[in-house]
Amino acid sequence: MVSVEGYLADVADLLAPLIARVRAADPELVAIGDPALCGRVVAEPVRTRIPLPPFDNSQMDGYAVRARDLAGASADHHVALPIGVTIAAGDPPVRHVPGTASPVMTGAAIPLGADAVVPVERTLPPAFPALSRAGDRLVSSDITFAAPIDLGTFVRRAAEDLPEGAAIVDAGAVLTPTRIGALASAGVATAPVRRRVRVLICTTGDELVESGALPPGRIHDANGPILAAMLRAAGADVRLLHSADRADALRDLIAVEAPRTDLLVTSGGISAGAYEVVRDALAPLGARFVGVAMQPGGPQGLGSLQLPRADRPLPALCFPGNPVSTVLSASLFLLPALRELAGMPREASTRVRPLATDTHSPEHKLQLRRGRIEADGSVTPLPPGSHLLHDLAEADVIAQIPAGVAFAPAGTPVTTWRLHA
Ligand SMILES: Nc1nc2c(c(=O)[nH]1)N[C@H]1C(S)=C(S)[C@@H](COP(=O)(O)OP(=O)(O)OC[C@H]3O[C@@H](n4cnc5c(N)ncnc54)[C@H](O)[C@@H]3O)O[C@H]1N2
Ligand code: MOO
Repeated sequence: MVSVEGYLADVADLLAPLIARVRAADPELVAIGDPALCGRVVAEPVRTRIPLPPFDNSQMDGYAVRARDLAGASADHHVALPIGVTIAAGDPPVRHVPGTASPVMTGAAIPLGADAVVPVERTLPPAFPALSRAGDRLVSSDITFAAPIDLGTFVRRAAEDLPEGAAIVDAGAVLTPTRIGALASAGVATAPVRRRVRVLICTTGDELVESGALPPGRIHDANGPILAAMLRAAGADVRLLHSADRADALRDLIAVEAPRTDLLVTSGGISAGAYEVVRDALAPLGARFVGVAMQPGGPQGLGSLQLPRADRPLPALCFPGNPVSTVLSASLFLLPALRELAGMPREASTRVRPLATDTHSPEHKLQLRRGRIEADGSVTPLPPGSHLLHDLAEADVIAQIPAGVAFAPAGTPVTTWRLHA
């Protein structure tokens, strides 16, 4: 039996060339409007070709003025200015006539020559009169001001968010909705993102049925959908296939899929049964199968598969078939690397909590025990069976009881982590 630490090191060696290859791959260009862009990792800096904002514009609905034209205004000494040209958002910039007040709407270009905006509610009357659009001059009415204004008030300056040529996003940044918004505001049509790891998940087991009615002795495939969802959430590009329990069928399937696969993940078929399809198919290609000192998830397999006619070996991780074992194997051995490649924190955050009840554990193995968090913060272990998937789905945390512990009394502090964080 190998230790969890030893096996983690073997997995790291297996995945290192894959990680380097994915990092060095040419970026993919994904359209800004593509729903699959959110969460992708930027491959190279994207610079803005325009300043942001692109031009000086008004922060308020009001009147653009020259501040010096209102220098003498006060509550006792009102200053009236003729209404000048009107500019709405989207109108091209116009020239401000000195000594006038140009009606401007929020987002409209500041008329050239004006240097401050007085919000409409601070003028007399505090609402716009009937105005004509875009460049038409209304000479007939005045607007009155009862206070001076500082230069630049309510003017949103060109480039104050980002100057032309600056990076909107840097290499390695994860594309969040707001970063996608920043790219869009700079007029960027496509983002260069890191290629995702292409994972082929291959379930095995002639007992499996996808959904619907169950013939006697058969069960529904749970591991395929679980693994696909877990790996996609960790940023992988996942394909899910099922192989019949025949070594030649599995090998043929892998050979066909290998050219567009970075990593093979299998579930089931690796322990001590008479029909261990994954073991039988992959051992001759270079995979090795071991017992890892953990429970669940003891049976494990890994290897760089040498496939006939392939130009490079295909790394493979083989997880045990029991659903809870598969989930915890993926959590421990695969998700950290995928998450790191996808710009996410490698590990789930952990917290030490006291056990709520006395707990037995296999003495020489790390036990990963589903648990429910109690109101006082302690954790009640749930039954350990590795087929109890619903229990796993409803558990709050996984509690780690380390190798070397056969019995942990209530109150023993244990490290816990959330599966669904
Ligand atoms: N004599 C021994 N028997 C077993 C040992 C052992 O050491 N000696 N280890 C047990 C442990 S621990 C585990 S875990 C399993 C691992 O076995 P396999 O990886 O070979 O998995 P299978 O036998 O194919 O399946 C195990 C179990 O899981 C169900 N299963 C498989 N795939 C799916 C799926 N996609 N969705 C839902 N359920 C699935 C399958 O029907 C079996 O019930 O071996 C123990 N036996
Ligand atoms: O390792 Mo098995 O994973 O105990 O059920």
